[in-house]
Amino acid sequence: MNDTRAPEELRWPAPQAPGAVRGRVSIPGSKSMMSRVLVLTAASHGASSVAAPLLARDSALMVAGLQAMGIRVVTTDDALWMVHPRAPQGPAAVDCGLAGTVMRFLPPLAAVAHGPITFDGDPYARKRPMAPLLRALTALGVSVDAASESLPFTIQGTGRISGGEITIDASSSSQFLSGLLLSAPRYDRGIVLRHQGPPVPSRPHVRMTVDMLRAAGAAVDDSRPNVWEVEPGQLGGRAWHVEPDLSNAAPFLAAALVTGGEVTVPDWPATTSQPGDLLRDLFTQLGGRAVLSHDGLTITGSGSVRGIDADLSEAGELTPVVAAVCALADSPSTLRGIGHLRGHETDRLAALTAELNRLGGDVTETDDGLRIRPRPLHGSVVDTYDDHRMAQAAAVLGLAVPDVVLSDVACTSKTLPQFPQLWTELVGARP
Ligand SMILES: O=C(O)C1=C[C@@H](OP(=O)(O)O)[C@@H](O)[C@H](O)C1
Ligand SMILES: C=C(OP(=O)(O)O)C(=O)O
Repeated sequence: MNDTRAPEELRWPAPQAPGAVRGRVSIPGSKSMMSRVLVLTAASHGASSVAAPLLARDSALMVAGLQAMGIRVVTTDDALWMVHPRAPQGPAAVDCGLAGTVMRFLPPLAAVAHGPITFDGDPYARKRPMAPLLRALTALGVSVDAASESLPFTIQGTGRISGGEITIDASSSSQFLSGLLLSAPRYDRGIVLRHQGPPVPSRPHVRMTVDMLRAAGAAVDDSRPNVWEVEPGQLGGRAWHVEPDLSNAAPFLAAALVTGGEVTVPDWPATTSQPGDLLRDLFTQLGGRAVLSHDGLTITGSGSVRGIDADLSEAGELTPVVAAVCALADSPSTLRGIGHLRGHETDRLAALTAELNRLGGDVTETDDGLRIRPRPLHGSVVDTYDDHRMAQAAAVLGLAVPDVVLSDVACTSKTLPQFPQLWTELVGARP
């Protein structure tokens, strides 16, 4: 992001918990649902409404990208957005920021536009994996101009693509699958999308894509392992309601865990495809108690945290906060199945290792994850790498470790601009 303030001005001292953290925090809308809603409504044939929309950098970038392609998105009412679809059109320029969903979900839609659509993003966005998607679009007959197989690139759409059968390796990001599936109803023959390679991470996110496509009226067959089939057809407009972002609930619930307190997140859905729902199980394994009721999800900490051995491949985005909790546990932890985090907002395995060790921790990177051996930690400036979840992880550490200062907290605006305010309100200031 383009913040011109000096590094010292961006710093944010993380509040230390004055005692057990207790309270309720309402979490705004899910980034993942929001991104899908916007792409599906843009690809529909009638107007749609979006209740409880996420107001954050990633959703603003998605809206701006769609608007650049000629789709009308009315955002004047913060509680209810309207999307009026139109056939996407170039020429247009799309700024992806650092948003994986924008850079992976919009090019497959741009493929059915008339005219060139250029994609670029933040400097680090150019390092995030794109090759499987760009190769897939090329194999589907789309003209893609790219100097390397990453941002920036231009899709030269001719107004339609035939679609059909395609095989990709989605082991570096599930978003390649989701992106192609979301726009596939617009392809003349739909899509038969096969994954071949090491396991696809973030499977709940692919299920979310399938569930939401079906909710929008698409015919999707996901009955064969690693094959997804979407029939061509018109999606109707409809009323959407965005669930709270359960992954963004992680630091708040973790506050209960690491301070022996109790935190409730209201409106936790009874059933959901969000991977953040796995927090109930993870935080129980870590020594907390999880109760899901009509009141929401309540996590109660016992005062001590147990280390875990966990495969986080289904919910890699929870890793930074879970790693922070593990660093405060009373026994070692191993987090596995998350090699693909090297392609997230930053190389999260390297970043977590460097920052936890900077605080005095003992963390090593493995091929596919982290080994965390808790040690007494001390304060320091923690680099947040423009990564909202690194900032959340550092805030959790700051509850228990004096003098933790985030290099920047504004990066939380990617998915939760209210983070600093909600955090301070929940945990209270240092006494
Ligand atoms: O489809 C989505 O909304 C997402 C999928 C996941 O991506 P990866 O499969 O690249 O981990 C996840 O980490 C990201 O935060 C959101
Ligand atoms: C990996 C993440 O984001 P993105 O959608 O940019 O991939 C994330 O939010 O943890």
